[in-house]
Amino acid sequence: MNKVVVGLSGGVDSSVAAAVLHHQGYEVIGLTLWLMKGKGQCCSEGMVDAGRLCEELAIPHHIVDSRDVFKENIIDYLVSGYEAGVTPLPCSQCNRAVKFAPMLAYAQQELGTDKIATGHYARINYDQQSDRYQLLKAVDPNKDQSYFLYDLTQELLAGSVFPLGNQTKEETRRIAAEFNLATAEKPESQDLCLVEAHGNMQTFLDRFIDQKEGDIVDMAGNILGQHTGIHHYTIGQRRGLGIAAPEPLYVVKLDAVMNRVIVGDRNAGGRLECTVSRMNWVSIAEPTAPIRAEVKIRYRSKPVTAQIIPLGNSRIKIVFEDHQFGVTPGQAAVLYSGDMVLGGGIIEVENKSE
Ligand SMILES: Nc1ncnc2c1ncn2[C@@H]1O[C@H](COP(=O)(O)OP(=O)(O)OP(=O)(O)O)[C@@H](O)[C@H]1O
Repeated sequence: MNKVVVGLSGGVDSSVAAAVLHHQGYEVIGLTLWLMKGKGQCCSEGMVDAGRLCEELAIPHHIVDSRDVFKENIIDYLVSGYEAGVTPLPCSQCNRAVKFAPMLAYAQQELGTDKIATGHYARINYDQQSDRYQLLKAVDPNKDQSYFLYDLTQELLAGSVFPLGNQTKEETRRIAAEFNLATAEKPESQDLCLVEAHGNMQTFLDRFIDQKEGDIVDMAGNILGQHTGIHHYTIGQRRGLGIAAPEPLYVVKLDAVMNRVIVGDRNAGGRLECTVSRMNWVSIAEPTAPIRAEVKIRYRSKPVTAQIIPLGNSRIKIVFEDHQFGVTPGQAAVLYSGDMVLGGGIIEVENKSE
């Protein structure tokens, strides 16, 4: 019988992924990574719900204490990023370094299989012509999570299965009810797991970063107000600046060196280009000449057409067709061609010389 290790967070998606594979006749083993303290999934609550599911399905359940890996790869990464004035995206990094790579290694070394499955909404296709695994969007556009998976390697794609990639969330809930799973009615997670576990990002970061107040200035350097610490702000933010101005003001830049938040009107934040580093070409070989692609600069942003210029050293320059707002250093820029994720990387802090 084919053996598969299913990553269980205690949520409805991974529960259904496990139940469906079990129903199809796979030998399913549940694996929960214990990631942090706090309430919610990836914490004790999630472990208990995942354990209950394994009891319902009568399958083994393994728990691996991954709190140190999570701290090194995610918490430290977030804290140092926010301190430096960028807004890091932890999820893609978490998927590669904390979840998929360690889960596949555990499956291979401890459980004698080289297949893992998760409840992610995305698809994987093996393309014979290029001899590569391709990462594709899920069929449900509202749930598609391919944006967070761009950093997976060929080896990780080869070892992974996404049983939910071809169905909608509604279908997942229907299947959960059909299988009578205790997690069927569990509410959708609304936010980053860290934020769900700790209330909000500010209170979470305040535990690690000293509050260093400073000036909020306009583009000409005039002081307009005071900020409570640059890690409380993100590019494109309009609310919560505490400045009365005739025009709405947006955060345009975070200057960690001068400890300043720079604000401007909507147009001041527009960018025609940006550079991206740590590129991972997930589905295709690294291009040697410029290509066109659709680019998402945030999970919920609409893809926009752009020219992609390879710069070498896992860096690219993205030249947008129109001004983009909310281009945020630290967030991921993910490149698509239709349904296929070509690759992605981290938006760099703006450098005027490029
Ligand atoms: N702590 C964990 N241990 C093992 N696998 C996990 C863990 N957290 C998440 N996963 C896997 O990654 C998938 C996507 O996780 P994500 O945090 O995006 O949750 P989700 O989309 O709300 O899914 P779910 O409803 O299963 O929680 C999960 O479906 C699960 O397979």
